[in-house]
Amino acid sequence: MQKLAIQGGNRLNGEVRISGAKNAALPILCASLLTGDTLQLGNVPDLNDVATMRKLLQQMGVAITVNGGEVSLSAANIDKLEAPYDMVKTMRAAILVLGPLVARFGEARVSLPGGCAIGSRPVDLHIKGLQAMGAEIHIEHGYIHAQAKRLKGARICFDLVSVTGTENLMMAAALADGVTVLENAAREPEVVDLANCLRSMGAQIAGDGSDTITITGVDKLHGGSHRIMPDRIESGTFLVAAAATGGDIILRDARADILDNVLEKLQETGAVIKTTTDTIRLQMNQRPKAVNVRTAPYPAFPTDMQAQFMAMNCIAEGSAMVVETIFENRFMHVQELRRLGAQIDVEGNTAVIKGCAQLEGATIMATDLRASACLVIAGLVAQGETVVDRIYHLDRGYEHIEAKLSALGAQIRRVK
Ligand SMILES: CC(=O)N[C@H]1[C@@H](OP(=O)(O)OP(=O)(O)OC[C@H]2O[C@@H](n3ccc(=O)[nH]c3=O)[C@H](O)[C@@H]2O)O[C@H](CO)[C@@H](O)[C@@H]1O
Ligand SMILES: C=C(OP(=O)(O)O)C(=O)O
Repeated sequence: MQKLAIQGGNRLNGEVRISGAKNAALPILCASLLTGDTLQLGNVPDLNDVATMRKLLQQMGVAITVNGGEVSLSAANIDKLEAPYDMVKTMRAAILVLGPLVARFGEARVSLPGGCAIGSRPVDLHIKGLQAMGAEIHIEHGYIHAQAKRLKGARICFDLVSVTGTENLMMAAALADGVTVLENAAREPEVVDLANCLRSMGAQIAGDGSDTITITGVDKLHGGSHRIMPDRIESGTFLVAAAATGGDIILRDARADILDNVLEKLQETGAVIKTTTDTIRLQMNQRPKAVNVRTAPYPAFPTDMQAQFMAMNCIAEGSAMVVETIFENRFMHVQELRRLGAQIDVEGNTAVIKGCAQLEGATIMATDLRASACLVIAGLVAQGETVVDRIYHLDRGYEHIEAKLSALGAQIRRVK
C-alpha cells in the first residue's frame, strides 16, 4: 500500500494550478447518459474517482475518449442499466447514474451505497424524489430497482439539503414530462456547474444556485460542451496548507467567489488574501490564530474543509471549537492528529482544539479523503518525519498532490 513521507518544517511558496472539481466532474460525467449525442468536457481532473466513474459508464456502453483533461462521451449504445456493488462501494457518487438512467431508459438497477467512514449516508431522498416523479422503486438484494415509462414533473421539498440528491433529481427532471420544482435544494456551486452543462445540452433549468430550482422537462437532450469548474475544496486545502506553514502562495485557475466563507476564516487566522477573477494569493507572516468553524450547507462553511482547518488549529495560537453538523462521524482524523501531539477533546459533534507550539512527526493513517488532506497538512508543520498511510483515499480527490506540494517547496514523497 502506498504512503506519503513528509519532512515537516518547510514554508509553502510559489504558484499552483487548481484542477477541475471532483464534485462537479462526477455528476457531469453521468449527465452524458441523458443523450445519444456526444458530450464534450474540458478541465476534467485526473483522479481515481473520475477513472472509476469512466469505468462504470463504459461498462454500461458509454463510448469515452480521453485526451488529458478533454473527455468526450457518447451514450448512443447503452446495453446495461446497472451500477454494480463493487463500483458503488468504492465511489458513492455512482448513485448519480440513477436519475439519468430512469429518465432516458425507463429503468435502472443501482447498488445501495453502504455507510462509509464519515457517516451512514443514506439515499432515501433520492429515492423519494424519483417516487414523487412516478418511478416504481423496489429495494431487492441490496439494489435499488427503479422503473418508470416516463417520469412526470413534480414538486419536491427535500427534508435535508442534499447535494447529490439535488443533482440526481435535476438530471431526472430534465427529461421528465412537465415541470419539476425542487425546494430546499442544495445551492452548492457544483449544482450550478451541472445545471450549466445540462443547459448546454438543451435542458430548461432556472433557479440553480438558490434553494428553489425549476426544471421544465424536454423530450430529448442533445450533445453539449462544458468546462468543469475549478475545485474549491482543493483550493481551500492548498490555502490552509500555506497558512499553517507560514507560506506565500498563489492559486491559478481558482475562483474566490465560491470560497467566501473559507477565505473569511483564513483572514481571521491572520492571513492576508488578495484575489483576482482567477487567482487567489495567501500570505501568512505570523503563527495562525485559532478559528472556530461550524459546517453547514453552502454558502456556509463546507464540511469538506473541516478536517483541514482542524489541522491548522492544532498548531494555532489559542483554542478553537469545530462543530460538524453534516456528517455524524467526520472526526476520524482526531485520533491520528493526537498521535502527532495535538490537544483535541471531542464531545458529540464538537471538537475543542487547544493550539500547541509544535506537532511531532509519527506514522499516521488516513481514514477518508479530507482526513487524508488534514494529515498531510499536519505532516507539513510537524517536526521531523510524518508517514501518512492508506493514501488511496487522497488519490480519489486530489490530482498529483505530492507533485503540486513539492513544487511549492514541501518535502514530500510517495513510498511503497
Ligand atoms: C460527490 C459529492 O458531491 N460529494 C459531496 C456531497 O455528498 P452527498 O451528496 O453524498 O452529501 P449530501 O449533501 O447528500 O448529505 C448531506 C446530509 O444529508 C444526509 N442525507 C443525504 C441524502 C439522503 O438521501 N438522505 C440523507 O439523510 C446525509 O447523510 C448527510 O448527513 O455533499 C457533501 C456535503 O456537502 C460533501 O461532503 C461531499 O463531498
Ligand atoms: C466526502 C467527499 O466525497 P464523496 O461524497 O465522494 O465521498 C469529499 O469530497 O470530501
